[in-house]
Parts: sequence; C-alpha cells; structure tokens
Amino acid sequence: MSLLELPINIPEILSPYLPLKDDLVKDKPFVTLTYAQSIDARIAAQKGERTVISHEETKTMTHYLRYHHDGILVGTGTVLADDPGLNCKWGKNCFENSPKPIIIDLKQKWKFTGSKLHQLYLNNQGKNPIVVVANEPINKEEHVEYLTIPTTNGKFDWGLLLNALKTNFNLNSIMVEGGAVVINQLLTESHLINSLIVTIGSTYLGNLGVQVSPPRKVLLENVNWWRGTTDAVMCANLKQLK
Ligand SMILES: NC(=O)C1=CN([C@@H]2O[C@H](COP(=O)(O)OP(=O)(O)OC[C@H]3O[C@@H](n4cnc5c(N)ncnc54)[C@H](O)[C@@H]3O)[C@@H](O)[C@H]2O)C=CC1
Ligand SMILES: Nc1nc(O)c(N)c(N[C@@H]2O[C@H](COP(=O)(O)O)[C@@H](O)[C@H]2O)n1
Repeated sequence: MSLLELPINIPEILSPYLPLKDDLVKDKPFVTLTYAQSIDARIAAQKGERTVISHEETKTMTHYLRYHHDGILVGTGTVLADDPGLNCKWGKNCFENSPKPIIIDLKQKWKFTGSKLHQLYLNNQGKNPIVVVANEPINKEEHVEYLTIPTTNGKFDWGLLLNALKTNFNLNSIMVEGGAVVINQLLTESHLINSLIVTIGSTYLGNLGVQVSPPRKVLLENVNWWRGTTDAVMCANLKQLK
C-alpha cells in the first residue's frame, strides 16, 4: 500500500532531532528512540500483538525517519510479534535508502528465512539484517550478518553494542523502534540517546497492553510538539544525568 503525503511542516519540526554529518566523527552512532503509543503509554494491545496506533500521516513520518537513518533496531519480541518490513517507502530511491535492520536476538529465536524482511530483501526492497547474538550460531542463515556480543547474566552493554555497530558496520545513525523491553532500557541510558520522537495516537489500549514506562524518572528537554489529524508527535532530548 502506498503512503500518504508527508505533512508539509514535519521536516521543519523534525530537523533539530535528526542526525547531522558531524556525527560521523563521533565514536558511537547518533541514536533516535522512536515509537507510537496510546494515551495510556501502550505500544501494543497485548503481548505479541501487532497493533495499529498511528494515523497514516504519522506512519509516513516513520518512513521519513527511516530514510534519515543508516540502521533500524528492534528486539526479538517485535520481530516475532509483528514480522515487520523495517524498510523505507518514502523519498527518492527509497528502497536503496532503507536502513539496515538490526535485530537483538541473543538466543536466536527468530528466523530470517520466510520472514517479511527476507521477502523484501529478495525483491531488492530492503536490506539484509544484522542479528545480534550471545554466541556464534552453529547454523548460520544465508544473507544474515551476525554480531556476537558479550553478555553477563543474559544482559549486554548497550554502549558496547552501539560502538560495534558503528565500527564494524559503518552505521552512523540508528533509529530504535522497539519494543517495550528495548525502549524501557534505553530511556535510562540517556548518554547514548540523541533524540526521542514519540507518536501519541488518540486511543487507549488498556492495562493488558505492552507498556513503555522506564524503571525510573527520565527528564526531557528541548521539547517540541506537532499536531496532526488524530495524533500528536513529541520530539525531545533526554536530559543528561549530572
Ligand atoms: N507501537 C510501536 O511503535 C511499536 C510496537 N511494538 C510492539 O511491542 C511488542 C514487543 O515488545 P516487547 O515484547 O517488549 O519486545 P522487544 O522487541 O523489546 O524484545 C524484547 C526481547 O529482546 C531481547 N532483548 C532486548 N534487549 C535485551 C537486552 N538488553 N539483553 C538481552 N536481551 C534483550 C530479549 O529477548 C527480550 O525478551 C510487540 O507487540 C510489538 O507489536 C514494537 C515496536 C514498536
Ligand atoms: N509508527 C508506528 N505506528 C504504529 O501504529 C505501529 N504499530 C508501529 N510499529 C512499528 O513499525 C513496525 C512495522 O513496520 P513495517 O510497517 O512492517 O515496516 C513494527 O514492528 C514496529 O516497530 N510504528
């Protein structure tokens, strides 16, 4: 399905929150946290359920953001629930400008073969993924690039991962789309996050929904809002802890 036109004032609102050429010289990628939530801070109606929250015009904004980033990162929960495309359908040479999918799948639960990502890659409409794993896989899937990350008690260091994505794969900007486990962790790593762009849909999803709520208070600064037909978009920076 084709996208709606990008609302005319979106580029101007988003511009201070997008990666710049200067970021090329830093030792970590520019990282944008971005997702769509209901008024009650749910990103899905229940665990494992793909849920439409955004209006079509803010969906176009998501593809505009994809156009401006080198990589797009999601957790296993998201790929298993949504079977997402993660490609870019907005802009000139959009498929070539699609971000590189990065899947956090430490225990290798997800299969590229047969997925929507696979189909898009075979049709030259999206890139092949990097799968982040805890151990070198015994059976490697064709066209998948693996990044093995050291873990302690099943956890890894986000700074180390981002640095490896920049150094090993030349990804200078990464948008993180979800899901809740990934977002809740990264909201508390303010030193790693450059921008936060949240779409708020005019709906409640209820208390069975998958919630974005970090384990502690997170302060925002340089806040700006865009208002659309049914959604609002909040752009901000995370206040750095002293
Ligand atoms: N509305 C929106 O914008 C979005 C909604 N979603 C929704 O979110 C739901 C999925 O969210 P979640 O279940 O929270 O899954 P998730 O996508 O955050 O993945 C969580 C899993 O990723 C792995 N993982 C992530 N960080 C890790 C770490 N630091 N160490 C070890 N393993 C780690 C673990 O296996 C963990 O269980 C789906 O229903 C999906 O539809 C997902 C993305 C965006
Ligand atoms: N912007 C936005 N609005 C919603 O309502 C959503 N549910 C999501 N979900 C994210 O988009 C991914 C699906 O991408 P494709 O359209 O398949 O390329 C999904 O996995 C979530 O990351 N986003």
